[in-house]
Amino acid sequence: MARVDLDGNPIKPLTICMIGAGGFIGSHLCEKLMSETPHTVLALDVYSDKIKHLLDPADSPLPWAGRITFHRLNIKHDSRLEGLIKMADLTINLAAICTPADYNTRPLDTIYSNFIDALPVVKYCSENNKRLIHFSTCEVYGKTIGAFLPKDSPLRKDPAYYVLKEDESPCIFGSIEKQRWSYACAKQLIERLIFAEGAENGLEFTIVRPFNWIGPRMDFIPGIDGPSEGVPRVLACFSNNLLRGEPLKLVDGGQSQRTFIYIKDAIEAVLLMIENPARANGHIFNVGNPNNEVTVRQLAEIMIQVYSKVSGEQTAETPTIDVSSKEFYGEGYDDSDKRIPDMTIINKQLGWNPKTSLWDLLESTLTYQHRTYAEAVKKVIAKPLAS
Ligand SMILES: NC(=O)c1ccc[n+]([C@@H]2O[C@H](COP(=O)([O-])OP(=O)(O)OC[C@H]3O[C@@H](n4cnc5c(N)ncnc54)[C@H](O)[C@@H]3O)[C@@H](O)[C@H]2O)c1
Ligand SMILES: O=c1ccn([C@@H]2O[C@H](COP(=O)(O)OP(=O)(O)O[C@H]3OC[C@](O)(CO)[C@H]3O)[C@@H](O)[C@H]2O)c(=O)[nH]1
Repeated sequence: MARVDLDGNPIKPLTICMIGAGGFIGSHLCEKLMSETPHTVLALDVYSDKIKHLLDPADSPLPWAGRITFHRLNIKHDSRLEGLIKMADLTINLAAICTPADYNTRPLDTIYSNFIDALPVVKYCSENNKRLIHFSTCEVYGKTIGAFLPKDSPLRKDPAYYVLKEDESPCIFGSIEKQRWSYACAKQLIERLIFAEGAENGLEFTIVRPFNWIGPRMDFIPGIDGPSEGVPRVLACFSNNLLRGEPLKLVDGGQSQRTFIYIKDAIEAVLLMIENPARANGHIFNVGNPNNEVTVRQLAEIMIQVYSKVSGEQTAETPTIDVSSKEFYGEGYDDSDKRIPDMTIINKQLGWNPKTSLWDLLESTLTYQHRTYAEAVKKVIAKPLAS
């Protein structure tokens, strides 16, 4: 049965240059493209661990063999980049430093990674008339307008003061010494550059603003498949604490709110953008799940319950502890208070909506985390401290 797009037109096989394909989102996108579409992927990244199951035909060739090739390269300085973009019909750029612990501690690397290093990708796409899907972040909205109202103002409950809409909401960051915002500001400027390339030079672009996508293979477990002193994003931080039977650390009491979406729901939206260029070009899309809003404290409480169910282990004596952001992240940290995506544009253009509840996505993700890491963590804990 020939695959058709949302307007009933046959979908032609594409060659996709995917930069950052070895990451969390990239690995799920490669899985989807290989298992459900005829498209070819040029997978560019410095690492391939998370996609090696798609690459190495152990003994018998995989059904998609030949449709995905890995190119180990750093886009900061690699002459192969332009040639790979020219070979493809579409470039998807996922490459970034995107873990908040780095934004205030490695601000220069963060700004270079999210703005400077993306410049040649945009240039090569524009000069060669190639379509670009660029991954930005929900963090470009920064804080809500409501965050500046008095704490007890009833207007804080008015959606006009907190719903984040691609073509209306401002970008509100903290002051310069709050270097946490180095990332969001770099992402905002690359968005503005891409938008200007579209306006002035006709670049066909789509910008994606992910709202906390979570699932298997997100980041790393410190001391197991990442540096012991590394600080990943909250899913991996809390998973690490649960695996080790430690209290989950709630930064500044865990009062910030987030909406979390299952990676598999989000990948459906990206595939619609890839295969419906007429509906996606020229648009910025929020991709999130407004029905899954929790405070970080509530996230911790749910993850503790789900992990106990999945692992069969008792909940720790002290399940959570409050820590200051200064202690946990260091100087210059600041935070987004609330992230509710407006869904009007993605509903209208692509007819897409998320499906998976927070409990269900955490159950499948923590099942993966426990199956993948529990044994290794037990060994590390059991090892006598180096004398
Ligand atoms: N996961 C989310 O919830 C989320 C939310 C908002 C924005 N995003 C954005 O989506 C994109 C992908 O995020 P992710 O969660 O998959 O992160 P990730 O860190 O798992 O993936 C990023 C990948 O890019 C690669 N990369 C970075 N710099 C590179 C370079 N110079 N050359 C080659 N490869 C390089 C890394 O090796 C990594 O594999 C990022 O742009 C991020 O800002 C993700
Ligand atoms: O052990 C922990 C770790 C984190 N927190 C708090 O959880 C909130 C979420 O933190 P995190 O997952 O690190 O990331 P953010 O949501 O703040 O930002 C990300 O969202 C999108 C993206 O662009 C890419 O993924 C990135 O910037 C936060 O409030 C932490 O303080 C905690 O309490 N305990």
